Amino acid sequence: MTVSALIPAFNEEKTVGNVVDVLKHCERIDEIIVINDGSSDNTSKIAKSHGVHVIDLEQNIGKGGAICRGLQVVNGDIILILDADLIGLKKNHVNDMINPILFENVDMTIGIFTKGRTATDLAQKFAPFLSGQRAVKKAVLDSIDNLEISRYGFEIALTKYADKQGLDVKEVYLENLTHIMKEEKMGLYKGMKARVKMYFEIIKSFNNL
Ligand SMILES: O=c1ccn([C@@H]2O[C@H](COP(=O)(O)OP(=O)(O)O)[C@@H](O)[C@H]2O)c(=O)[nH]1
Ligand SMILES: O=C(O)[C@@H](COP(=O)(O)O)O[C@H]1O[C@H](CO)[C@@H](O)[C@H](O)[C@H]1O
Repeated sequence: MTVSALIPAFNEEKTVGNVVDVLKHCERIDEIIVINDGSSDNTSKIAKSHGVHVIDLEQNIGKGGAICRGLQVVNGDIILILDADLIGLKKNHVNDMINPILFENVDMTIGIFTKGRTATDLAQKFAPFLSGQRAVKKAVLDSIDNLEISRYGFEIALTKYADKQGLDVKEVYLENLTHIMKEEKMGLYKGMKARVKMYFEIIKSFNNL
């Protein structure tokens, strides 16, 4: 089975290069695609300078839509989805996420931050189903409707589908890994506004299933 990594990225110029570099050194990753979701910063330029395939979307369509654009061109049987704003990503995190699918026939893994930063660890301890770090069989993604309009509801759609279908899902702990929170990226006011919007998208996705 081959593995493709998809990295949706909206204004992530500070971190996308490092995420891509770690993936480039992972033997089991066959393909890396960054989907630049209408960024206004140098996300695309930086990802390209790190030598990976970049899909440039002219307009921002949201995380779920960006991932679906990547899925249209992807070659792998297993899709690893990682956020572009991860801090502390290591090869072992990547292997820990994909090995259960490669060797234990698990359908999906969910990566949970632990022993990283208290704020981001806690968020994932209480809501692991929101985590954006996933490895999943491509066939599973192909079976879910409306992912392209899910925006931040992508993970909920995936988790609910897996639940309904009784798929084999494994949570994997990712030590010393964290991400940049919205309030840190955008400032307190804009970050909180973006967070509220995200929660609405999550609730919408939850209700649609
Ligand atoms: O419209 C969007 C919003 C987010 N993202 C990407 O989706 C991932 C998760 O988003 P974010 O970091 O905002 O989520 P948070 O972890 O803050 O909830 C990141 O790689 C973003 O760049 C995207 O591609 N399009
Ligand atoms: O963990 C969470 O509560 C949210 C918000 O994270 P932050 O408060 O910005 O660290 O982040 C996740 O949720 C989104 C929706 O499921 C995902 O798209 C993100 O990738 C994920 O980090």
